[in-house]
Amino acid sequence: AAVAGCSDDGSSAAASSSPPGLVPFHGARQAGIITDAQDRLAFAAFDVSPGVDRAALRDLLVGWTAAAARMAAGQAVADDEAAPQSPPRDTGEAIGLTAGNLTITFGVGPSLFDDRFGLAARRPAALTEIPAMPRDNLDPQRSHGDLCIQACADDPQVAFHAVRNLRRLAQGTAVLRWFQLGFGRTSTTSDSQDTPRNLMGFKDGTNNIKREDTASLDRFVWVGEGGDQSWMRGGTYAVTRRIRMLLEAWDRDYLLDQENVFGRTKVSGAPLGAAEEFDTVPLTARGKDGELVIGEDAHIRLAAPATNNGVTLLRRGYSYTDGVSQETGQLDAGLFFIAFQRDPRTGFIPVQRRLALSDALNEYIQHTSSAVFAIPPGVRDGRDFWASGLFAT
Ligand SMILES: C=CC1=C(C)c2cc3[nH]c(cc4nc(cc5[nH]c(cc1n2)c(C)c5CCC(=O)O)C(CCC(=O)O)=C4C)c(C)c3C=C
Ligand SMILES: [Fe+2]
Repeated sequence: AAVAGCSDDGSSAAASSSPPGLVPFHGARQAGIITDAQDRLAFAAFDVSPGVDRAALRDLLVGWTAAAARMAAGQAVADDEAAPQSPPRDTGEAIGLTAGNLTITFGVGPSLFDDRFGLAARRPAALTEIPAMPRDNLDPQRSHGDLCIQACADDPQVAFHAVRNLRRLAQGTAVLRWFQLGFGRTSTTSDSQDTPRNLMGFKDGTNNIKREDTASLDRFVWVGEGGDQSWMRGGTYAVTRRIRMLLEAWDRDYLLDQENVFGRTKVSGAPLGAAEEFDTVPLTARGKDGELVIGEDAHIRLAAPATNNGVTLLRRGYSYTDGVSQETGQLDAGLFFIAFQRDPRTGFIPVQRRLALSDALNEYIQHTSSAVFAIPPGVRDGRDFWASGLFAT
């Protein structure tokens, strides 16, 4: 199999010299953050098992990193032909498939910094649990976690294979806490990508930060020199929210109201009061009746940087469906929201607090899970491993 090249940020297979379908694994930043959003997601949170010590945790991360580098390069976790009397070390379902732009992104949750591993002094101030928000209906078993793996690929089997094999390697060291599949990107992370639609039928990702906008990435996404923990410099923080859409109710709502909920036109994606998708959002425009064209409670008003002290987030979420809710008989489907930011205390938390209080979208959604993870900088080369800086003496 081909070997992935190196890039500074793992941003785009197309933008680097790596072969088509391969996103470089090694680099200054982890891939899967500003990488062109792939079509599929497999996201897993793990808890480290009772009794596991710091050395065993470190060994897990060394083994995980080596396996992830191989899978991102389109290789099996191990060559199994050498040991026919042992269980295969690669589960096999990706044999013959291309890497499909697979990226595997690793993070650590706040709970890793309790008294189990002697890491308390290394917890960044920015890595705090997301406080309870109005209207939250969170399932604790689908929330939080010591470690996370985000696998994104254009082939669902490739993304699933990556998480499954890392889980297998964690046997005896860490257990799966929750697992979420996503089937359609709901964001755009580069100017070269078309804006996709979410399950409510609206273009999603229009005003996202794009990888070409390096100034905004440095300002809002990457942890810089000012971070309190040197091991996190060049990293970022991920907030995940499983947001169920009440699609049966949404599908009964009339078009004009749907458009007022977001503040955008459904088909074109243009802001209300503007003509084209990427036109400036006219937040102060008023109609002939003197009313704001984009209402006080419209989602894009309440989420806009202009109404959030200039702050914004890099969104990289996916649509999900988990069948039918046994409680209501209605679709369990929505948005698995993922946002990267340099500090959730100034990023997700204040923005979500505003949305939770007065967003018109609230009538049609429910947040059912929440997690936050520190996403360390990239793995430099074959001798380095995920979060190595955390263990440096
Ligand atoms: C806390 C942050 C956000 C949550 C949670 C959130 C949920 C959510 N969003 C949509 C659909 C759309 N969001 C759009 C824009 C948008 N959303 C956020 C933040 C959160 N969204 C931001 C920062 C922005 C950009 C605002 C701006 O600068 O204009 C849009 C419009 C298109 C776009 O710009 O992407 C849509 C559509 C859903 C369905 C949802 C929860 C289910
Ligand atoms: Fe949004």
